[in-house]
Amino acid sequence: MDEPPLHPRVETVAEDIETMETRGAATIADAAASALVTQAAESRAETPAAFRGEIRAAARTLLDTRPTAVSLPNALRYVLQRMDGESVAALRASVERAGSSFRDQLDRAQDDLGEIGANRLRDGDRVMTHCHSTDAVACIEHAVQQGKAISAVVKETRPRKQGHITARELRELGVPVTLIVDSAARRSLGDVDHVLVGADAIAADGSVVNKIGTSGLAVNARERGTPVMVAAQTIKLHPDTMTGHTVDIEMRDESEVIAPEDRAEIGEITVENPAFDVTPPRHVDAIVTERGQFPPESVVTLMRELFGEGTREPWAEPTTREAERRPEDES
Ligand SMILES: O=C(COP(=O)(O)O)[C@H](O)[C@H](O)COP(=O)(O)O
Repeated sequence: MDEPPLHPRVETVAEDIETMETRGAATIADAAASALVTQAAESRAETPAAFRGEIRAAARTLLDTRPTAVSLPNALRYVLQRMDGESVAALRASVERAGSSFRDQLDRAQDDLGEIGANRLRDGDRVMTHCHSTDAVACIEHAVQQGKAISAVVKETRPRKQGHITARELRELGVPVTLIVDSAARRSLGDVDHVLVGADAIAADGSVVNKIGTSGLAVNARERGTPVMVAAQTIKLHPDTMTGHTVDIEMRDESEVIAPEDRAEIGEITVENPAFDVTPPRHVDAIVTERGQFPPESVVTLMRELFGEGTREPWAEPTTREAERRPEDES
C-alpha cells in the first residue's frame, strides 16, 4: 500500500526538530501542532479514511524525530484525539480547531506558569539557569514585569551551548547575566538564591528529565541548600510513566562533543553524548506548572487528573472516556 502523501511542511518541521533548528520541549510541541494543521488545511484527500491516514502518517513522522520531550507525543495526541467528523471538510475543521486550541493553550499556560514561578522570586534574587527553557525564562520575565530586580548566572550548557540563547533572552529583558562554563556551577552556587530549569518530561514519581547536567546541578544545589525550581507546563507530564514506562534518553552524535580531527588524533576511544538526564524528586523543591506549584512527589495526582490512568499511541482512536473528556479540556 502507498504511504499517504505528506505535506512538505511536515517534512521540514520534522527535519528542523531532528537537527535542533527547532528545539526546547514547548517549541517542539508548538511546531508539531502547527505542522498537523498545515497537513490538514492543504490535504487533497478525497475520502475521510484517506484524510485520517494522512494525519496519522504526519504524526508518526513528527514523533520519530526526537525521543525525550514528551510534549511532542502529548501535542500530537491532543490534536489526533480531537480529529472527528464524517466528511473530509469536517475532519479538516476539527484538526484545524484542535491545533489552534492547543497552540493557544500552550501560550496561555506559559504565561500563567510564568506568573506563578515569578511569585517564588524576590526582589534582588540571583538565579542560576541551565540550558534554555522558555518556561524558565517566562518566570524571570514575569518577575521583571512585577518590578523585581533579578540577576542570573547562566550555565553555558555543553555541548550545544543553549546557555547562550538564555543569556541573550535575559539580556533583552534587562537582566544582568554572568555566563559560566558548566564545571564552574558548584563554585557559583553559593552566590545564587535559586536554581531554575525547565523540563522535557516529568515522570509519575516526580523525577525530572531535562538537559544533561541538570541532575548534577540539582545534587550540588541541594548540598549547598539552594532551592531547585523546575518550570514545566503540564504538557511536560509523561502519562506513560504512570504505567511503568521509562523515559527514553536521546543519545546524540559524537561530533557534537569532539571534532573529527581531534578525535582522530586521540585514537581509539568511545564518545558518549546523552542529551538529557534524570533528576530524582528528592533534589527538586518545586515543580511550577500553569496549574500551580507542586512538590515533585504530588505531581502524579495532577497527571491522573489530566491524562486518566494512561495513554496509547497518539494516533490511536480516542476511547469513550477520552472522547467524553474533550469538551471541558477545550475551555
Ligand atoms: O532541556 C531543554 C532543551 O533541550 P534541547 O535544547 O536539547 O531541546 C529544555 O530545558 C527543555 O526542553 C524545556 O524547554 P521549554 O521550557 O522551552 O519547553
